[in-house]
Amino acid sequence: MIEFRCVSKHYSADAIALREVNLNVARGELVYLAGPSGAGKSTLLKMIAAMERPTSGSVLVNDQDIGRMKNASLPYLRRNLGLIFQQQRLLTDRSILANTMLPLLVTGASKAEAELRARAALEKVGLEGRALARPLELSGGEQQRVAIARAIVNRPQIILADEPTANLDRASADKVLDALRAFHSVGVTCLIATHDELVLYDAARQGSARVIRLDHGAVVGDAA
Ligand SMILES: Nc1ncnc2c1ncn2[C@@H]1O[C@H](COP(=O)(O)OP(=O)(O)OP(=O)(O)O)[C@@H](O)[C@H]1O
Repeated sequence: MIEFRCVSKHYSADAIALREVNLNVARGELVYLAGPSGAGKSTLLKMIAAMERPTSGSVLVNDQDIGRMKNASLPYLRRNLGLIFQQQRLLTDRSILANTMLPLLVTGASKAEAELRARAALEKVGLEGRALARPLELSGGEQQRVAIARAIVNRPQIILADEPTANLDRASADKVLDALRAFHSVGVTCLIATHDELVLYDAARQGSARVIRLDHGAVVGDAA
């Protein structure tokens, strides 16, 4: 479903984020991307969403070479993706229901349908009771679960999450990860970049996920 063929990304001569990465992720896999700060985790995720393009090599999503896709085609690609990135902040002057409805309204759903589906998405992340709250009335972990609801409301095939548990306490982090794992359990392909060694330790112990380790832009470990 996702394939990297000898992908390198050079932001500049001395900012090399990925070095000849080869990777295959099958439909329905749960993959954690691990590695120190600057290892290239965010860059790898951004390439799957064509937010960055490879300097060399190819990135294929559903057999389409997205590095060479025209900008006009990107919205169609992204419709299949649920993105949970730090940059995509919630709108603080709107309710969490409105925030969750937004991706549906911009893709042409009626208001009634958007509300129905947004409420269902909020229920899946355990926030149905907070639909009318504003983001800043929620804890960091709850806000992150709103971000997940907003990312999945379009029923994406693939979820890309960049450090979804950053700055959360253990209990909140576990709830966020449980929400993500619930989507994996219904067949959604999930890639999660994380520094959280406890998450990686748990994944390894339960044998429930694949952990790909990056260092200085290269894959240095890949274990199911
Ligand atoms: N837009 C950019 N312009 C220039 N260099 C960049 C850019 N984005 C990332 N880099 C560099 O590319 C390398 C990989 O960065 P990336 O953010 O992908 O790593 P990361 O593993 O996600 O790190 P972190 O865990 O700190 O988020 C780093 O050396 C970084 O400084």
